[in-house]
Amino acid sequence: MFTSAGIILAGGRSRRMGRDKAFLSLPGPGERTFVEYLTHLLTSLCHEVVLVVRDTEQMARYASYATSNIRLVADKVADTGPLMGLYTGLGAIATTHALVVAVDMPFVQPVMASFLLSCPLDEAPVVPVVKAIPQVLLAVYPRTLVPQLEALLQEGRRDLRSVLEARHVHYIDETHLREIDPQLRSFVNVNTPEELSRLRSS
Ligand SMILES: Nc1nc2c(ncn2[C@@H]2O[C@H](COP(=O)(O)OP(=O)(O)OP(=O)(O)O)[C@@H](O)[C@H]2O)c(=O)[nH]1
Repeated sequence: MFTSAGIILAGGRSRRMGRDKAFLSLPGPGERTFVEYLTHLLTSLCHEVVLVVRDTEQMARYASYATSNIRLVADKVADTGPLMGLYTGLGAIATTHALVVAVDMPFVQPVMASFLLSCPLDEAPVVPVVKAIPQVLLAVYPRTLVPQLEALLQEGRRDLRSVLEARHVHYIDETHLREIDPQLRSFVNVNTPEELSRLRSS
């Protein structure tokens, strides 16, 4: 199980939310912030965890999360989007693959993370598909993607979906995902104060 790394992408500006989404929390037993929940989850399943922020200023705010098995790294170039976060994260790991999670996904289920990490590891990303949309922010990527990511970044691309364009990908279909997480809560992400209030009252 501990053959892969975990990468948490936390370098966004949270403009729609108005404050850093990593430090939001939802009611529940032992209420934890999103970043606390995800670091805890990934350290229980992964060989190492890399938390990718955008710059040294943000890094200072996350300093307390760095431990012996959680490393904080800053994007090679700040404000260049999630693609730069993936590039930086994959460049920092010692393992061949990483489960990548966005910091604004507070319901990633341990069974879903374990399932994705147990998929056969080769040169192809493992990408769940929900409502016909590839879930690139909760997926497994091989470290061998780094040169392709570099080329995409040089073209000015910022979006993770661009990775899927010229690459063999193992897509996991929704029926299969529902067997693991029937309501697909793992793929919920939170972007706005309205979405957060809805989740808080549900
Ligand atoms: N490391 C890194 N992560 C990023 C970057 N941009 C976005 N992310 C992360 O990627 C995930 C998805 O980001 P978005 O929701 O599209 O953007 P956001 O900046 O978080 O939010 P908005 O400003 O409201 O669009 C989140 O976990 C972000 O923290 C970046 O430049 N670097």
